[in-house]
Amino acid sequence: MSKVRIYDLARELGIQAKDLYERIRKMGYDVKSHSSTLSEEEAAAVRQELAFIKNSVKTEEKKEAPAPKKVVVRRHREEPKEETEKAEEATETAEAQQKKKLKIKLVIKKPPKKEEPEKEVAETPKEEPQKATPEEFVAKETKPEEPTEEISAEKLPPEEARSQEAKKEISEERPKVRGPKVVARTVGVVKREVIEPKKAKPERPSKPERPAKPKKGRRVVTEFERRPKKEAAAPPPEPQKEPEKKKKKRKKHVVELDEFRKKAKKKAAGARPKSEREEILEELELMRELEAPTEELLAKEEELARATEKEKAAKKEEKKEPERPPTAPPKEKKIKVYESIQVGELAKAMGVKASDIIKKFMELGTMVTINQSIDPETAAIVAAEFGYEVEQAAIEEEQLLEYTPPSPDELKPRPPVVTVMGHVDHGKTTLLDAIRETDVVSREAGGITQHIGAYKVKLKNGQEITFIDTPGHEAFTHMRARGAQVTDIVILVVAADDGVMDQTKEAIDHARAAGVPIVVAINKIDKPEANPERVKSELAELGLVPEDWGGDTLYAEISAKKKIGIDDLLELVLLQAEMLELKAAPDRPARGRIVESRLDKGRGPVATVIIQEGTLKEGDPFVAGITYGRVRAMLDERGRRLKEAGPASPVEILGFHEVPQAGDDFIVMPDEQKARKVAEYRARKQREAEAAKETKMSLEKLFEKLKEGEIKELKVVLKADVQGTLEALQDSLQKLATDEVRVNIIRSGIGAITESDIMLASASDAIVIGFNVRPTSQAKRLAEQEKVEIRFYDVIYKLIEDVKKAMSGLLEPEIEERIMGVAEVRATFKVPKVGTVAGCYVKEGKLERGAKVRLLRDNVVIYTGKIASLKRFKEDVKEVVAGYECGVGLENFNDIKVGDLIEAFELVEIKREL
Ligand SMILES: Nc1nc2c(ncn2[C@@H]2O[C@H](COP(=O)(O)OP(=O)(O)OP(=O)(O)O)[C@@H](O)[C@H]2O)c(=O)[nH]1
Repeated sequence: MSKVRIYDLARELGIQAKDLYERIRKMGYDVKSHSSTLSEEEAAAVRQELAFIKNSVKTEEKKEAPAPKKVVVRRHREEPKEETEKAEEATETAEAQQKKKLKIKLVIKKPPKKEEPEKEVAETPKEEPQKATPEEFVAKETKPEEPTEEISAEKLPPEEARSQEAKKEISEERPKVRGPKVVARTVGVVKREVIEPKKAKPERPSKPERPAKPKKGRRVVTEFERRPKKEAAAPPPEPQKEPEKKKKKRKKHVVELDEFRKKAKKKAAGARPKSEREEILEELELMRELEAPTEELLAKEEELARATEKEKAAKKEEKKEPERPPTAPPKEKKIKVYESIQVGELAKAMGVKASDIIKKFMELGTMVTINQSIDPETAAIVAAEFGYEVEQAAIEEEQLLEYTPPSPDELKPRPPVVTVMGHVDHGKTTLLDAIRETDVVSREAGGITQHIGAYKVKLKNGQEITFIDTPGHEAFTHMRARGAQVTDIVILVVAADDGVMDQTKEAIDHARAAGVPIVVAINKIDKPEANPERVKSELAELGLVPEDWGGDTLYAEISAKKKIGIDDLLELVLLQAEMLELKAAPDRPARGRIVESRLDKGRGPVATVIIQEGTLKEGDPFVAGITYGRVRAMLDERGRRLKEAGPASPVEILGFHEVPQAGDDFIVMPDEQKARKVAEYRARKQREAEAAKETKMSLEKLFEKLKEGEIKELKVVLKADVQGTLEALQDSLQKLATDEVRVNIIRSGIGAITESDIMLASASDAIVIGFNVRPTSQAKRLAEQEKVEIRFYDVIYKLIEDVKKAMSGLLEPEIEERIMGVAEVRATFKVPKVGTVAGCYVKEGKLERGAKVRLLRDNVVIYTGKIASLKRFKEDVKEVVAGYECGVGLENFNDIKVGDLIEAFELVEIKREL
C-alpha cells in the first residue's frame, strides 16, 4: 500500500503541513512530524475529516453570529413575525461577513434570496441550520438514495438537529455516498418540515451547504412527507457503522475549529482579492474533493470556463490601452510646424539623425537636403514614420513682428529722404552728381565711389540729406505700388528752357498721390533761353504756386551743370524737412526699406536699404519681403564697411537668402528662425493672392472695397485721344461729385496708356479709363501684372453712365420697407407643441412663409417677427394670396387674437441716384 506524506497531503489540501500534522495527531494517528507518512486509507480519512472540518468551520462561523440560533428557535416557536424578520436580517449580515472572511465555499448552488415557504421545502438548496453545529444535526433518515432535495436548513428543528446520534450518522455516511452529511441533514429538514405547521414562516435560506443532490430528491421528499415523524426520526443504519473511535476523534477535532478558523481568517486577510475565476476554481476543487455529482461538477466546470474567458477578454482590453498611440500619440510626440520646417530642424525636433530623415525621404521617392524646407504636410508624412505627429501651427505675421510704435521720448530728428524727379533730359542725373559733389565727406574721403541706389550727403552746416539715386519715377512708383513710402520730399527738376512736360506732370501726380511735398528746381538757368518765370507760371497752373506768388511751393533756380544754386536748393529742402518735423527712434532694432537690389555674382544677393527707424548692426537677423537673412556685411556709398547705421542712412547689405524687391520692408528680428517664419508666411500669402488674381481696383468692386475703408473717392487715371474730349470728360466726371463721393482724376493726359499710367494707378489704387486710346503693349503687360483695371470707351455717355453706377455703389444703399400683404385674424387655434395658430383671411397682397411680419392690434404694433408656418388645409404652402384663408403661425409668438392684423413686409435696398 502506498504511503502519503503529511506535507504532501497538506499541499494537496491547501493547508499548512504543521497544522495538518497537528490535526492528524489529534485524530489519534501515530505521526511524528509533518514528514511522517500515512497509509492511503488514513489519508482518505484525513481528507474526509478536513472536508468535514471545513464544513464545520462554516457552521462554526455562522454560530458566531448571535442571531441565527435564536431566530431558528424563535421562529419554530412561532415568534412574532416582526422579530423573525429582524433576526433574518441579522443572519444575512452575519453570513455576508463570514463569506467575506473565510472565502470557503462549501456548497455550489446559491440559495434564492426570497423565501417561499411551500417551495423551499422541496426546491431551495440545502441550507445548514444557522445555529447548528455538526453535533446538532439531526438525521432521521439514513438511506443514501433517500431525499437529498435541496431544502432550507433553517427548517431544521433545533431540538432534533442537536442530536448527537444524527451527527454520528452523518459521519458514517460521508465516505459511502455523495454528500452523506447533507443527505442526513436533509432528511431531518424534510421531516421537520412535514411536522411543522405550514403557516410557520420559513427562514431565509442561507448559503447552501453542499452540492449533493440525489436524483430522486423530490420524489423522496414527498415520500418522506407521508411518513410519520417517528419513522423519519429513526436512526439510519449506516452511520452506526462508523467506529466509535473515529467518532470520538471527530468530536475532539471539532473542538479545534476555533484555531483553524483563526488561521483561515489570517490567510484570507493576507491574500489578494480572488478573481471570480479563482473563486469558481476553488469551489470546483472543493466539489471534486467532496465528490460532488458529475452533473454539478460539469456545470461548475462550464462556469469556470466562462469565467476564464471573461478574464482573458478583460486582460486583452487592458493590453489594448497602451496600443492607442497610433491614433492618439503622447503629447510629447508632437512637433509644431509653421509655414515649413527644414529637414535638419525636423530631425532635431524628433531627436533623430538628419541622415535618417533624408533616407526616409528617399524611400518615399524624394531627394532632400538637410537645409531644405519642407511643407507641414510632407513633414507630417515623414514624422509619422518616426512616430511623431505634426501640428500645423498658424502664425500671424503681427505676432512675430511684435511692433510697438516708439514713444515720443524715443524720437529724435532725422535727415530727410529725397527723391529727384522730372522730365527726360531736364538734368536729374546732373543735379544728383552736383549734389554729391557738395558732400563735405566725399571731398575729404575721395568722393562717392560706387552706386548703391542712394546716398547721404553732409552739408557744410553739418546737416544731412539722403538722396534716392535711382530713376525717380520708377523707384518712386514701384515702391508706392508696394505700399512703401520712403521719400519725404520730391525735388521736381524742370528745365528752364523747356518748361513743363508730360513727365513733369506725371511726377507731380505721383508726388501728390503719395502726399509728398514738392520742392521745384528750375534747372539750366545758365542757358540763355532759360525762362524761369514761364516755368513758374506753368507749374502754378498745375497747383504748384511759388511762395513769392502767394503759394506754398518752394522754388530754387539752379544750374546743375554749372553748380549754381545747389546749396540754396538744399537749404530749401532742409527747410521743407523742418516743416515736416521728421523724427525717428534710433535706439531700437532697425526697420527700413529696400530701395534697390541685385544679384551680385561674387557676393550674392545685395540690396540697398534705407533705415527708417532704429539702428542696424552687423549680424542682425532680418526679414525683407518674402526673404530673410542676417547682415553679413554693411557698406556705405563709399564702399566703407559699417558696424552700424542709424535712421535715414542708406546702406548696402549682404546676407540675404534671396534678392528682395525694391519697396520691400526690412525688419530686424530677434532670431533668424523667426525671420524665416515671417518670410515663409508672407510668401504663402503672396502665392494665395496671386492665385486669387484679383484686380487692385475695378468699377465693379469699388463699392465693396471702399465701403470697407470708408473711402468715398474714386481715383481715375484718364487718357483720351484728343484734348477737347479729355476736357469734356474731365468736366463730366467732376460734375458727378456729390457730398458723399467724388471722382479724383489723379492724372489726365492725351495719348496711349503708358506704363507710367499703370504704375500710378497701381500705386494709387485707381482705375485707368481710356477714351479712344489703347495701352502700349508694355503697359498692357504691366496692367496684367499689377492687376490694374483698364476700361475702354468710345462713347462719352456710356463712360459717364458707368462711372455713375460705380459711384452709386459707393453710396450707402437706402433701405425701404414695402408692404407685401395684410391678413386678418378670424380665429385662433391652440396646437400642441406648435402654439397658437391664427386662422386668417388675406385681405391684400400676399403672405409668404418666412416673411417678416408685424402683428397690429388697433393699429398698434404688438409683435414684429417672422411667419413661422403657413398652411392651407393642413398643407404647408409657400404663399397665400389675397382672397384666400390660411393658418399662420408666428415665430416665438402666441398671443394672437381674433381681429388682429398680420402685415407682411419686406426690406428693399434702393440704390441712390446721384
Ligand atoms: N546747360 C546746362 N545743361 C545741363 C544742365 N543740367 C543738365 N544739363 C544737360 O542736360 C542733359 C541731360 O542731363 P541729365 O542729367 O542726363 O538729365 P536727366 O534728367 O538725368 O536725363 P534722363 O536720365 O534721360 O532722364 C545733359 O547733356 C546735361 O549735361 C544745366 O544746368 N545747364
